[in-house]
Amino acid sequence: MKLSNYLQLYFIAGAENCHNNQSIEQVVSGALRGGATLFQFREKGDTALGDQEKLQCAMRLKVLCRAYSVPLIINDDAELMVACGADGLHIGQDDGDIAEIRSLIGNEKILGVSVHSLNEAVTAVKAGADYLGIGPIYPTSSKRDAKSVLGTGVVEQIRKRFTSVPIVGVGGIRAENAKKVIAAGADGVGVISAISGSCSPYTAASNLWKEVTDACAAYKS
Ligand SMILES: Cc1ncc(COP(=O)(O)OP(=O)(O)O)c(N)n1
Ligand SMILES: Cc1ncsc1CCOP(=O)(O)O
Ligand SMILES: [Mg+2]
Repeated sequence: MKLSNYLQLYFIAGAENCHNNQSIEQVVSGALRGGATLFQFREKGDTALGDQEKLQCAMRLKVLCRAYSVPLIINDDAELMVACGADGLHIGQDDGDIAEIRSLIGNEKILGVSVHSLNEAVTAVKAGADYLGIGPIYPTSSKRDAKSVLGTGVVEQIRKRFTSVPIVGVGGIRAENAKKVIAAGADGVGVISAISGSCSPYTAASNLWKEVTDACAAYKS
């Protein structure tokens, strides 16, 4: 499958995003069953696991993802990505030099880069990004240091400049607004709380999956 297809329903989570007495494994398992096409392990915040526990957790999540043929992406931590044998890494503008990180991880691994403007997108693509994460598109409470809300205009701008670079919109996306993000030119949506905050991650992911696949059928050739 093409990377742009894997971006359709991109679930992002760590232990801090799990509620209702559900473990990260239960939440991810529900999301995968409901149709998540890519998973990013983003272990952050005051309750973040230590290095050893984080590695063990990543290995368990990798087994889950493999069972659904869904690639596993690790947020920020190239060492963890290598140690757990994940499929790729996601980095932001403050996570290091993109070209250096690309050469460190090699061309076999997927490299995603967060961007907030056309300029950042041009730099990221030149430096070797495989896909771009654009956001926050809408207000979010899942990222404390999120930049200001972009709306879908930046997605349109970047899509116009790069007709085939895989793009995912992220931040405040739910079943109700996912279609607009795809209509603007994204290949998919990245979500945390719309799935992890639900008492049924399975149902939440299924609803999102339906919206996203309908939108892809309507807006993408
Ligand atoms: C798919 C996707 N897009 C954007 C981000 C945000 O990355 P970053 O700006 O590095 O912030 P943190 O997630 O590290 O807090 C992402 N993780 N995934
Ligand atoms: C990781 C990330 N990057 C930009 S906004 C965001 C958080 C998205 O979380 P939610 O889907 O709960 O708004
Ligand atoms: Mg980061």
